[in-house]
Amino acid sequence: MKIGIAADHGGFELKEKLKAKIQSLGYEVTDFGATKYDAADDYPDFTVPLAQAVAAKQVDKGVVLCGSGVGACFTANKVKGIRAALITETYSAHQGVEHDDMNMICIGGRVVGENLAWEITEAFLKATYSGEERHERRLNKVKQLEK
Ligand SMILES: O=C(CO)[C@H](O)[C@H](O)[C@H](O)COP(=O)(O)O
Repeated sequence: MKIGIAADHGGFELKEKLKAKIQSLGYEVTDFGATKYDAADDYPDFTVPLAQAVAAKQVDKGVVLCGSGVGACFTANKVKGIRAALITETYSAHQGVEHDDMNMICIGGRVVGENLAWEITEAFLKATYSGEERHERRLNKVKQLEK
């Protein structure tokens, strides 16, 4: 499975740690930046290319970080085909995929510690969409909004 990851300065340090852990599980990781810590960088510059790659299925899932995760989350959701959520615990990290086919998670690098961030990321990566009829029905109603 191919995973994309991105962060601004607010999530840069945690991105580097998560990237190494994701790679250690055998996933192929594409890093959409930032490539270095720069306190003047802007989260849309990294979030949008990652979200576009997820929407185009160039990568299977995306993990994006900023300081709170908020800006990255609403930015990602403006890209058609993205179902991103700000995640702070593991239940939503897997149920969001199993029920809602969530294809990106957003994490606050200034909010969530490294260990929890990794548990969240691992739960997200290992989860699969169930495709059950009630979830398909609901998702189709959401997808209508993109037309
Ligand atoms: O948290 C964020 C957006 O929701 C981002 O990390 C922002 O860039 C954050 O506002 C950064 O704040 P800073 O004072 O510019 O470091």
